Amino acid sequence: MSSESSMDWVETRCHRILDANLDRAREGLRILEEWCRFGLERADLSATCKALRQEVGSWHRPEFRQARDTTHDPGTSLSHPQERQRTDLNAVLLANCARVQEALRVIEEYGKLIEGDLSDRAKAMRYQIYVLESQLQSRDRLSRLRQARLYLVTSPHPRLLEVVEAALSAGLKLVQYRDKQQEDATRLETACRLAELCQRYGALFLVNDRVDLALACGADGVHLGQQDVPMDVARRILGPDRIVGRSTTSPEELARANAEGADYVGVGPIFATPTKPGKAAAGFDYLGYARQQAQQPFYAIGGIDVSNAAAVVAAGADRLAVVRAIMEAPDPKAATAELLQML
Ligand SMILES: Cc1ncc(COP(=O)(O)OP(=O)(O)O)c(N)n1
Ligand SMILES: Cc1ncsc1CCOP(=O)(O)O
Ligand SMILES: [Mg+2]
Repeated sequence: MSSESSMDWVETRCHRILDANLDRAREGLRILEEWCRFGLERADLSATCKALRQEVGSWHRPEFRQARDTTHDPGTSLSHPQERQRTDLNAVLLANCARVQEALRVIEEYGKLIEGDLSDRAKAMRYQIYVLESQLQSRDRLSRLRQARLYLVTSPHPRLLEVVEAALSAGLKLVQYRDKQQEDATRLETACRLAELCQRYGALFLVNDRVDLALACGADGVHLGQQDVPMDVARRILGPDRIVGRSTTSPEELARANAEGADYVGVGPIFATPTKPGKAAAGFDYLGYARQQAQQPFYAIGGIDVSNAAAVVAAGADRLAVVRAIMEAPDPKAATAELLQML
């Protein structure tokens, strides 16, 4: 092969790579766009995807298409088993963000050999996709939060993961890891294992009190009480896309949580409870007030179990948070199923 024809050969191969990856990026963007448009009904996000998709389209050159050789492409028949197994919406969104990012990275690298400007534009767009991904994750977390009617707050338990898994297998979608006693190293290890478990079941996972542990284990958010770090500090640490919940016991605390923009609030204790000794019950009066005034989803908490859940619902709660009702139930899966059914 002469040196010139060898250069042509490399160039044609690069064109082929660019052709495939420009198509891949556009396809991924179209998939994200459809969810923004028809799922989230977010005209702004949908317009962002469309503009990105059209920009990628404008990078495509006739010589890239001419280099296409599908019949000899050994990759067309390969498909990873995971591609056939995207079990939930979030998996589809994450997979397609990753697909676009990967394609842009390939365009960035091979584009350097063909045209520096193409490479720079692909790089800039890759950062825009990270922002889009984080916006989609945030929307996804909030919509999953809205769907979660039952909230398990854990207590220390010798078979903690087993109990939580039993509850998840009954359909639980929201878990908070609460342990005031353990050393940090153990707490972090447990938090990481719970985070992984919840992710496997498509459930949201939050950490009680500790923003640092929430960040370290990749939790979906944190639950803050009145004595914990201020909400804006938690948001600064965790970023805008994580869930931050706040405990409230009175109209004043609820007003503050509203003003701070809490993603959800705990309302209670509805009944006095040994899980929170020394904390007076806020009762049904405050529950009724929260029903009128809360600007976000609220979870009634404190002394709630299958025997009184119906009364709490009748008093205005449509979401419940429990500790002992599941953690100390003889059959946590059955208890979870029963509570879920009442909601
Ligand atoms: C859902 C939910 N609501 C309230 C609380 C209580 O939080 P806090 O007042 O910070 O008390 P501790 O749980 O830290 O003892 C909660 N954890 N979850
Ligand atoms: C953490 C917390 N915050 C208000 S009440 C409560 C504990 C609820 O525990 P239980 O469901 O066992 O009564
Ligand atoms: Mg707390």
